Amino acid sequence: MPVRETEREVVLTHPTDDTTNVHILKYGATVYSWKLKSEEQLWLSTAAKLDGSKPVRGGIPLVFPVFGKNETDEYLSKLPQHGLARNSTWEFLGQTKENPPTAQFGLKPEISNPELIKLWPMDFLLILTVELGPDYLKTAIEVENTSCSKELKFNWLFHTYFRIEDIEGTMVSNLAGMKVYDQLLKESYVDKHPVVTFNEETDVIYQNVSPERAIQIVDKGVQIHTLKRYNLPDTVVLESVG
Ligand SMILES: O=P(O)(O)OC[C@H]1O[C@@H](O)[C@H](O)[C@@H](O)[C@@H]1O
Repeated sequence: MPVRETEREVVLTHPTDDTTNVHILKYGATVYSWKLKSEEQLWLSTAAKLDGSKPVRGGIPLVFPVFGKNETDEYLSKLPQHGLARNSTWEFLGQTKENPPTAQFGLKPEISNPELIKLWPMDFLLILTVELGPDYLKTAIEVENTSCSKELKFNWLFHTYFRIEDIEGTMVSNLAGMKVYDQLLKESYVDKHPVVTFNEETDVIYQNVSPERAIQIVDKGVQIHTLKRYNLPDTVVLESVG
């Protein structure tokens, strides 16, 4: 069965290989596990909670309508870090394709976290699509402003945490020469390094990375992921442990 729904989650399994699957928690529509031939690809903190008591630490948290904390906008500034999508229970809209198995989830104000939507009273519709390929995972978001009169200001981010056993031998390539904002140093510079390595705590945003640049994650000389993006110009590189 390629798509299985339980009260808590939706599981997509690839029809040609049942060791390739993805688990999506309805809370936050958070992809918290993606296995390729039984190998887990995503990091999940040992302290992660999957019971809806707090946003999942790990997997692919969905960041909307604000990335980090907003200090200036009248409404966005009232929301907690990374907004309200990851703290709301999404509706499972169903399976849209058999192969590759594809499922959709929706979020609108009526079902959003009641405490948080009070702080950001906007009209919107989010449709998340998750497609499980035999050797890839594709996630896509549609954001619709359902108000006839109000502007909708928002950030969107797939805050993906990849699983890496030993970060010391890991590099991220194809970001050389890009403008970067360092969230820890609170400063901008052009990254002159040929590759990104992880010798110290890292939390940076590469700005306006063209969609033609496929970003690669190389682990001990082996290319383990190629990231392709469409209409998502900024790329966050951060290291997380624990
Ligand atoms: O701890 P949170 O709210 O899940 O956020 C995870 C990380 O998100 C990043 O985008 C922030 O720059 C980090 O500072 C933060 O640690």
